[in-house]
Amino acid sequence: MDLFSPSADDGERLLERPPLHRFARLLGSDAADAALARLDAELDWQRPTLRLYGRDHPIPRRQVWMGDADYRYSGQHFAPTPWHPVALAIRDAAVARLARTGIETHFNSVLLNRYADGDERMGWHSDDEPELGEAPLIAAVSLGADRPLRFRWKDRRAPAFNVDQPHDSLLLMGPGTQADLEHALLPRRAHGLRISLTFRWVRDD
Ligand SMILES: O=C(O)CCC(=O)C(=O)O
Ligand SMILES: [Fe+2]
Repeated sequence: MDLFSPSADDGERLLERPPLHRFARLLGSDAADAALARLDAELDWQRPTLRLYGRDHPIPRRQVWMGDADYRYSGQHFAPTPWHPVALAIRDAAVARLARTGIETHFNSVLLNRYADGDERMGWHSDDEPELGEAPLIAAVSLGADRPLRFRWKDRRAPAFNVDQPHDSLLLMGPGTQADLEHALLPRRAHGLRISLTFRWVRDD
């Protein structure tokens, strides 16, 4: 069976190849509001510093690494925070929603990003670290302010484009997305709190 064959709950196919799909109403609006409030209040949000060209730069957002697998960041090893029940419930909802579309997924880790306002952001990157494997599949769940994720092709074969990420939506970045494209969360004027959860499978060997 084609991994991405359409079905009744196929979400919105934004791109065929590599596959980019968006699903609305993952949790339902009350549950999504409650999840945003709890993650905001209950996690130990960190602002790590990155060393670039000999200078220290605090990242322009806060984040938490969570899950079962150690991860590397800026050349260092970190142990993740154990699963928070809300993050686990969101993971299970995402896996179930994708399964209904015929997409089997497994996630042992999540990077949670917290953007306090429109100034907070994430620069251009691909999630292509070797421990994510050859063709990683990443599920990104958005809570709070709707901020677009901007994509650009590495070989500039086509123009860059935005993907809106409404409250309580799920964006599936399928195999090839990290190889062919970069993405960024650019600064925006006048925007409230947003938390994203990017679920991954991290090899831990
Ligand atoms: O917050 C977002 O929508 C982007 C997050 C992201 O790109 C990441 O966690 O790697
Ligand atoms: Fe990313």
